[in-house]
Amino acid sequence: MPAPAEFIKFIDSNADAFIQRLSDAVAIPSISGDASHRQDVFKMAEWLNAHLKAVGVDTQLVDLGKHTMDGEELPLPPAILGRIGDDKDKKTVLIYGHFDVQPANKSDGWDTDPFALTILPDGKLVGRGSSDDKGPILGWLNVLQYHFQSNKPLPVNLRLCFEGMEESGSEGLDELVEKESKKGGYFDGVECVCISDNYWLNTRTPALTYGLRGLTYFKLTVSGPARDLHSGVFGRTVHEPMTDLIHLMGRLVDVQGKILIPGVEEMVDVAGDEERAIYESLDYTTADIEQSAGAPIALSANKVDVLMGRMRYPSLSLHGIEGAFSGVGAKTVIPAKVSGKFSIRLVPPQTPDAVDPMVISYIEKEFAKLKSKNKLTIENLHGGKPWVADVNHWNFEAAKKATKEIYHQNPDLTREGGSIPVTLTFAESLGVNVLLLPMGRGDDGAHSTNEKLDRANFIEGSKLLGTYLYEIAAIAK
Ligand SMILES: C[C@H](N)C(=O)N[C@@H](Cc1c[nH]cn1)C(=O)O
Ligand SMILES: [Zn+2]
Ligand SMILES: [Zn+2]
Repeated sequence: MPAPAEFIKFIDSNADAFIQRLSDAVAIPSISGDASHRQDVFKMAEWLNAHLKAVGVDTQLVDLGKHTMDGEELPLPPAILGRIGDDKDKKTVLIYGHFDVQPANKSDGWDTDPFALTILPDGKLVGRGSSDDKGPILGWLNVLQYHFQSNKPLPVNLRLCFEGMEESGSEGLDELVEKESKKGGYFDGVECVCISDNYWLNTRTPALTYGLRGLTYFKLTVSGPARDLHSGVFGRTVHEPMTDLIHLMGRLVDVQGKILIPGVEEMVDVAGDEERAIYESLDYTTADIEQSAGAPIALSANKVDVLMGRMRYPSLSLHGIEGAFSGVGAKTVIPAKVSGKFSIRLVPPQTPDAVDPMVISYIEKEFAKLKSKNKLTIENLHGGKPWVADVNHWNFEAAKKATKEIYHQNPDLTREGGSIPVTLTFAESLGVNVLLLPMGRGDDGAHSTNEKLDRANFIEGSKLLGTYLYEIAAIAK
C-alpha cells in the first residue's frame, strides 16, 4: 500500500520549513559526552518533547537517574517515550532515535560553525547532528506532522523511544527498555522496531541494515611524577608516563588493522566464498570509501576486504590522549599523567564480557614487561554487544518495498560498522525483528568535521519513513 499522494506532496511543499526545524535542532549543542553541555542535552529533550506533543504524540519524559563521567556525578538526560494509536487491527511499530550528538568545535577543522546549520548551494545541510541523528528524528516528526495537520490516522500504532546518551554508551536505557518490554509495559504489544541512525554505503544506493558492530571502550592512564616536568632536567632521568603509554598503545593494533591482543581476532571465524559473494554484490567500490574518507587511503584495493573490514570483522581504533601537550608551539614538557583512549568494534560472537578480560590481562602483562615505576590504571568506559537480524522478515520486506517506491531502486543490504548499543536489547527484550533504515549517505561525515545531510536525503528520507509505515500496514495482521 503506497503512502497517499498528499503525504508525498505535503513533504515536498513543506521542505523549507522542515529544514528550518532541523536548523533549530542543530542549534542546540546537545553533546552527551561533555559535562559542560549536559544542560543542552536536557534542553534538546524539552525541545523534542514539545515538538512531538505539537503533532499529537502522547509523551512522557523518563528520569534515568545519575551517572559519573570524568569523576563528576551528572544527571542523565531523560528518555522520551511516546505513543500514538491503540488500534488492535493495526500493527504496532517502535521507533528509536537519539537526540544527543558528538562533540564539535570550529577549531577541529569545520568550515562553518558546527551548531549553525549551513545550507550549501549543492543542497548539503552542514551541521553537527544533521545526519547523526537529528535529521532522521525530524524525518519521523515530518511524517507525524502530515497526519496530525491533515487529520489522517497513522497506518500503524506507534511507540517512540528517543534518548540523549547514545553517543556516550546509552547509560540507563537498557534497564528502561527491559522493564517496558514486559507485559503491561510501555512497549508491550510492539511487533517490530525501526531505527534510522546509520548511513548508506555510498552516495547513490539506499540501504537496509541488518547488523551492527558492538563496542568496548577503554581509557588507560599512566601517571608518575607529582607534576609536569622539564624535559631538559628530567629527560632520561625518570620513567616518562607518555613514553609508557605510547608503547602500550602501539602494541594494540598493527598498521594493517590487525588486532594484536591475543584471542580477540581468533574468536571470529573467517568468511567463506559464499559469504564473500554477499559483499561482492554490494554497490560499492574502494573509491567510495576513499571519497568519504577524503583521501586515497583504503587498506586494500579489494572491495570485499574493505567491506568486510568495516562490517564483518572487529577493528581497534586509537582515539586520543588526554593530558598530553597538544597546543601550538614547542613546549618541552614531560606530562605527569596521560590517558590514552581506544575502542574495539566487536562482531558476533564477541561481547564486551568475553573480550574485556583479554584486553586487560594483555595490557597488564605488556606494562609489567616495561618494568616502569609509573602507575597504570585501566578503565572500561562503556560497551555494547553486536547485533545481526533476519533480513527475510516482513519488517525488511516492507522497508524494501518503500525504498523501491521512493528511490526506484533496490536497496543494498548492509551491516553497519558503527554501534547502537540498545539495538540488541530491543531485539532480545521484545523478541521482535529490528530494522535499520538509514536516511543519510556514506559521505555524511558523522562524528567528523563538516557533518552534513543532503537536502534530498532529508526530504526523500522523510517520505521513505512514512511510506515504510504504510507498507507495514499493508502486511496482513
Ligand atoms: C551508528 C550510530 N549513529 C553511532 O554513531 N553510534 C556510535 C555509538 C557510540 C558509542 N560510543 C560512542 N558512540 C558509534 O558507533 O560510535
Ligand atoms: Zn553517532
Ligand atoms: Zn547515531
